[in-house]
Amino acid sequence: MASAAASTNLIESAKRAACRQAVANHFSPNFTYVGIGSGSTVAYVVEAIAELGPSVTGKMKFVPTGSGSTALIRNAGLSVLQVPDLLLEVGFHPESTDHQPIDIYFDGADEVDAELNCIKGGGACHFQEKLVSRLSKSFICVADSRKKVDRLLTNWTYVPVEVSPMGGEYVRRELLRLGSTDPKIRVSGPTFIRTITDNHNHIIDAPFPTLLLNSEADKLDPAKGLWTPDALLARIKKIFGVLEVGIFSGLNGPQVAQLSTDIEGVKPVKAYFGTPDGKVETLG
Ligand SMILES: O=C[C@H](O)[C@H](O)[C@H](O)COP(=O)(O)O
Repeated sequence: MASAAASTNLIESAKRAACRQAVANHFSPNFTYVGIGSGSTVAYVVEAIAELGPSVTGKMKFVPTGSGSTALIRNAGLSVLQVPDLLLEVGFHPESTDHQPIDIYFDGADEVDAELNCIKGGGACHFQEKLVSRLSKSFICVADSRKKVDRLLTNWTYVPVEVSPMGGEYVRRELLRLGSTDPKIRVSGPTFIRTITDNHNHIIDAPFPTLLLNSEADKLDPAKGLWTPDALLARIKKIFGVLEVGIFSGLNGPQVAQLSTDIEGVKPVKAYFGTPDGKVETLG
């Protein structure tokens, strides 16, 4: 049996392999703005991009999805541009024709289903991640193969929900009424203090049964706990006090570009999964 350290090494190598392939296939020296997500996996995307050197990356700007992501970009010697500054720089206004100024967005996920819908927010960053995803021409997901499932909430058991601290208990009660079993306000650190997000909010981790695929909407039956990703996302978003839900479903990059109206959820166009035997599987 492999030791714990050996299996951690295998997982880290799997993540690195997925990221290297994703960068090799999708990164272009012609990019101006690149979105960088949060978490442990996307660090290997930044590593691979930084290795290309300043002659390639020097004129590019990297748009982060939170404080961790900002530090990751800076520490790699790359240039950070926060979303509000990006929108000022590109002159983003109601008449703009380019709704997606970010050329590409790389990020990890907690789970990815067969239709590329994702659970995100295990690191409490899903609000800014969804913002950057909406502003990106395409979202490329990178992960190790443990994250690849047929349906969401198979191995990962809960939906991260970002809430106003004042409204936390209210939202928790509403989630219980929707059928979530024991939604909990997330705590962290040795003293179990409530996790504070980069947006100064709290996170509720709301367990739900395994979700259907969106293509199985004919089986939707919330009273029996049968939700599609789109339906559960839309329903949780309706609860007063919720900022954002860690379900990335619905439309993806090229489809969003055709819309100028507000849309729900932005899922990846492609996912790369590193396996422990050194291979990389793709979806999309
Ligand atoms: O809030 C965190 C993000 O959604 C992460 O992208 C997600 O949790 C995956 O993180 P990791 O790559 O560390 O598994």
